Amino acid sequence: NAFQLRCGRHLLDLSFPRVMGVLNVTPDSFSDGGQHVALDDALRHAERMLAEGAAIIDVGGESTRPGALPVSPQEELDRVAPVVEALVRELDALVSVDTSCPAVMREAGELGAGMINDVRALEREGALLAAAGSGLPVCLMHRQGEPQNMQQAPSYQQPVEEVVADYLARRVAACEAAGLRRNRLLIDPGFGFGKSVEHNLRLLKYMQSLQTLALPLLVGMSRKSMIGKVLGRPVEERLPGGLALTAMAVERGANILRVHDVAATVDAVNMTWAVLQEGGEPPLH
Ligand SMILES: Nc1nc2[nH]c(S[C@@H](C(=O)O)c3ccccc3)nc2c(=O)[nH]1
Repeated sequence: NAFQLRCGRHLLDLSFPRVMGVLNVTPDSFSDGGQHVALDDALRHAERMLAEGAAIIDVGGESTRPGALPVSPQEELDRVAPVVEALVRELDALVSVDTSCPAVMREAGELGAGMINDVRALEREGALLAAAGSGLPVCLMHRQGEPQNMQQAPSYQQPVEEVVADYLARRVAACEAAGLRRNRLLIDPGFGFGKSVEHNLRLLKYMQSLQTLALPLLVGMSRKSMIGKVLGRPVEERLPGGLALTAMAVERGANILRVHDVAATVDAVNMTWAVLQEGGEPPLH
């Protein structure tokens, strides 16, 4: 698929898989005096991920923790804005902002971010219009329930891949109706969000079914509990399992892999791509 995404001043060529590096901005580190140390650490971490081959830096993600209490828009802005500005100014990075908050989405474009990554698929009041107004591409992710309850008893009638595809198709239609064109949309099955381990495994096994939507596919399985529960590994020992999932996701059409371990993932993507292309120059370096 020859997807090309206009991400602010960056053009993202998706003719081969890209790696998105996860940069967690812990809330407390930017409000108290520790601002500069933590910001400097974040910059260095992002710089390393870019050097290792990440095409995108995803900022946020903390506010999506299951059981997480909602943060105020101002608090989320205070946490995210300094990092996005610094990443753009210092590293000219393609920054994806992980947010469900309309105010943050509006600001994201102004801060120089290149993409909005919404784990709530723009369902929040005002999010659709804010995202449309930002001019940025938006990743729509499937999630069942809210963080406070999504892992209690996830249940799906039809096979989960049909539920996910139907939901994402409806969200895409809602975006188009609001003037957010398809060429600015990405979809994501939302591994781990309101899904049992079996749901997650089945979703990856049949993930190629999402290609019927003909949209760039972003997947995030890095260090997630689906690896922990199958292999019995703690979060810091989930890289081998994650690389196996990366290879399978690339084989099933994933365009963007959202991961914590960029260098290792770049090798897994390049190796998988070499097989699928029957050789040729590895695309990522
Ligand atoms: N598009 C997209 N955005 C994402 N943000 C996240 S946060 C997640 C994590 O484990 O990173 C997480 C879950 C629970 C607590 C902390 C962090 N996961 C995805 C994903 O799978 N897709």
